[in-house]
Amino acid sequence: MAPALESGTKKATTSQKDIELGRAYVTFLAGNGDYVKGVVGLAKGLIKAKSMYPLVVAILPDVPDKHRMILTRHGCIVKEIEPLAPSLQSSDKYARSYYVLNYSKLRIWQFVDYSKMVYLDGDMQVFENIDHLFELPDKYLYAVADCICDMYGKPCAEVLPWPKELGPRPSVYFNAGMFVFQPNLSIYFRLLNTLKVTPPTQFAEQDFLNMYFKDEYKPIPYTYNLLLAMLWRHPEKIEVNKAKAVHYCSPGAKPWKYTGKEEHMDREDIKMLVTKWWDIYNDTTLDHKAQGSTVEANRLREAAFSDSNISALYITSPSAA
Ligand SMILES: O=c1ccn([C@@H]2O[C@H](COP(=O)(O)OP(=O)(O)O)[C@@H](O)[C@H]2O)c(=O)[nH]1
Ligand SMILES: OC[C@H]1O[C@H](O[C@@H]2[C@@H](O)[C@H](O)[C@@H](O)[C@H](O)[C@@H]2O)[C@H](O)[C@@H](O)[C@H]1O
Ligand SMILES: [Mn+2]
Repeated sequence: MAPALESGTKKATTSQKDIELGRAYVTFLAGNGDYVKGVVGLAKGLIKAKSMYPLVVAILPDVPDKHRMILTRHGCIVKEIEPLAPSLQSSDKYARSYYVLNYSKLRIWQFVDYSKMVYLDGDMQVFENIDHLFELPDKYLYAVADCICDMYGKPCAEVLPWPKELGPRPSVYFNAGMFVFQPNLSIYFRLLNTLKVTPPTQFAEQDFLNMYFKDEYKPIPYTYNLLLAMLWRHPEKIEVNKAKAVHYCSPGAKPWKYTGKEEHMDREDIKMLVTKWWDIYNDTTLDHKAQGSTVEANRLREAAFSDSNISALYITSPSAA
């Protein structure tokens, strides 16, 4: 079961320190291609949503200086990480060839100058303030189920196949495009050691994280990581206007290279979400703004943090089906 809410959720007791040093959003950028547009869009979206925490960008060495400058100018904290890939080989193919890159995301567990971080893929956009995620109790990993039917009973045909070489399937399989976690060096080294003896699988680090954190994982509502595929997989279970964060993860959905030609991409709701992404990306009033001042951050924290935000975060785990 998700942790029961303490009676009368604690009011924000965040100290100045937390606002300034202990918390940050983090994303991942590799290569010299156009994912940098995704990260710039995300940085601007967080500013527009009046988040009071900075965006750290974990970059691989192949990200060019020009892109690093752009990110710094948009107020991002750019941190170079070493690539990371499984030691074992596998005849299995990744679902997408570049998924091998995504194991490098695991390096963010070494960012221990932050007490808590919210990871967001570069192809996500935040449309509402989600700073209250940082108030979730420590010691768990919070993320959204990759297919929401996982949450409410018998999984549907679309649920990702679980690689049996990773042991028993977790009761709920989360999408690794967004998660709330706590950097920690002993966990980081255990992740690296476990990866050395774990074969790569179709959904790369997403499968690996689901295996590793299966006892610490707590589901949070789909509104924190609306996977576009849910629009046609489970339309009866989602409301697109309720999404606080949208994940443009379906083939053809990346706003910066959207053509509308791939399957499902000509849907009106997809066109609306892509337009919303571009509206933020093109909004020059959001350009080059470092994160809000501490005073402003304090004011916003009081405004942003409310019991209703936190109590809405808890959803019951699936019945033991
Ligand atoms: O060439 C690439 C591919 C991926 N990524 C990063 O890795 C994340 C995961 O890849 P993607 O979002 O494409 O996977 P999906 O969520 O679509 O399965 C991206 O959001 C980016 O942050 C990147 O920076 N460059
Ligand atoms: O490397 C594995 C990736 O696996 C996940 O994406 C998938 C997953 O969501 C499937 O369910 C969808 O069908 C698919 O489109 C989508 O790409 C994460 O979003 C990404 O960050 C990354 O971990
Ligand atoms: Mn993604």
